Amino acid sequence: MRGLWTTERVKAAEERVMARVPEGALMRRAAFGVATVALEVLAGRRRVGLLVGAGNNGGDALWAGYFLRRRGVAVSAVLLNPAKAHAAGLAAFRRVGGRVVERLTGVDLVIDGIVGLSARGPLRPDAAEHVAHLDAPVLSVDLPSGVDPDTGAVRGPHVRPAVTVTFGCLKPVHALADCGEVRLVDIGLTPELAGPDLLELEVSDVGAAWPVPGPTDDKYTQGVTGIAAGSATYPGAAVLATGAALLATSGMVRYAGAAAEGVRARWPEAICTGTITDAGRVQSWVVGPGLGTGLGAEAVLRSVLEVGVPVCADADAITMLANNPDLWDARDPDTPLVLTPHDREYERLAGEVGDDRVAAAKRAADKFAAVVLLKGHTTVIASPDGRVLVNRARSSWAATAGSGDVLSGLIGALLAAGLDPLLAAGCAARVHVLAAELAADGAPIPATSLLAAVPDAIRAVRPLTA
Ligand SMILES: NC(=O)C1=CN([C@@H]2O[C@H](COP(=O)(O)OP(=O)(O)OC[C@H]3O[C@@H](n4cnc5c(N)ncnc54)[C@H](OP(=O)(O)O)[C@@H]3O)[C@@H](O)[C@H]2O)[C@@H](O)CC1
Ligand SMILES: Nc1ncnc2c1ncn2[C@@H]1O[C@H](COP(=O)(O)OP(=O)(O)O)[C@@H](O)[C@H]1O
Ligand SMILES: [K+]
Repeated sequence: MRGLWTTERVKAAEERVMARVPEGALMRRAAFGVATVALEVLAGRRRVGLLVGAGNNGGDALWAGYFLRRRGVAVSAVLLNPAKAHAAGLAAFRRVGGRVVERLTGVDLVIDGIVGLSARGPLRPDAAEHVAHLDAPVLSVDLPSGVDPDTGAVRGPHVRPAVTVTFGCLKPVHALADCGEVRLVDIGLTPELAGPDLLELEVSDVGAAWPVPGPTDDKYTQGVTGIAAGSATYPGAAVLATGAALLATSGMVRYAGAAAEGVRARWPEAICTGTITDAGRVQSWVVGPGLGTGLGAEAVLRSVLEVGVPVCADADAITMLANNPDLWDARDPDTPLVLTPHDREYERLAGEVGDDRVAAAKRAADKFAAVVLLKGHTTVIASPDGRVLVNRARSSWAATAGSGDVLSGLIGALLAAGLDPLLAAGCAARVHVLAAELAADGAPIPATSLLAAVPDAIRAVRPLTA
């Protein structure tokens, strides 16, 4: 798992490290790391431009310029606020022949030292003007200027780097926004950092957690997933969610609802019944996709919540919980619940998402004592115990009708297998993203193709030896 620390925590840790190292040492270490990566990106080319802002981020850029000059690179710098440019960095840069210019032209690489951890809001007009006219790849120092360091929010002009070089530890922006390739330089911060604020699952974490049958397993021991989804008019959601649960684990899947005919026709291995009461025992329920929001659907949701097994409530189930808060009473709050809203569903449940998606997911997790998976290009998953996972897609091919139904089926199967609900949601989200990428391979796909790529996505995350 990769940890990410908020700016407040990073700044506090930096202060403690700074108190015991010579003045400027931390910045020079950071800047040396920037220069090393810049030389790699330059691959023999020799002209670098710096965009230098008013703080230490600009100081890093100037010191990186100093190290690059000493390696024979031609370096010019635009000072966005000359009076506030980092004095020691600027003096060192000038000492080795660095040039201060009005505009960057004819460079092979731009180093973005406009603003770092103290950034607020998008780029200001003067900085935005310089950035708009760049025609070389950009290396951002610490983070892309104009992007919020803690929320990843982009609300106007910002830098789009090919690579970001950050220091000490990763910050939320590195998982929540496009930073290009992210490189981490050790500046001795780790001993000063306690547990991270956010976590990102790595492929190996997902592979290690994904349930696979052992020699003593049978169809029941791996968990039976119940699917309460779809309707006679909308059988598709039921077919997709059931399929996802079937492909996620080797456990059994029971479908209960009005789309039984359609589900049976597509998935003969699913045990299909017309109603929840006839469904038999399950270890988890997925409820909501394509279910509708009428009285019948409410009764289904209430029954599912009353069973006392982990539930993944998606789509129409979320709308019903928002419209009729009495439904919450059906649930024993100790029984795990995973809610999977997209932004509009979230709004119905808990108000506006806003710029800070992590805070929004945490708010709802607290309010409902549930794991809340807030969907989107960046999916944020918050647990009521305070843990937060983030999962950023590398493409947007999953933004297609029905792909959420696949996600809820995956989560349901992992819940039935007994995974910790946060991990179940995180692993499912990761495999979902991967399945979308594998299926799309550069062209649009329907959700059925995403579903069909689930086995390949699971193969891709599992350890080769297992
Ligand atoms: N601490 C350490 O030990 C180490 C820190 N390190 C480095 O320091 C960086 C943090 O430096 P920092 O705190 O000096 O502030 P920084 O991000 O450069 O901002 C400066 C000023 O920019 C302005 N500004 C704000 N928003 C803006 C916007 N949207 N668009 C344009 N301008 C904007 C605002 O000034 P204003 O113009 O409002 O006076 C703000 O005060 C950190 O990211 C890392 O690179 C490394 O060397 C490792 C050791
Ligand atoms: N821009 C995007 N990039 C990547 N994934 C996305 C994007 N937008 C949505 N998704 C993902 O696609 C799925 C859409 O789910 P949802 O909105 O419930 O659709 P549906 O109800 O049609 O199934 C979610 O897993 C979500 O995270
Ligand atoms: K920057």
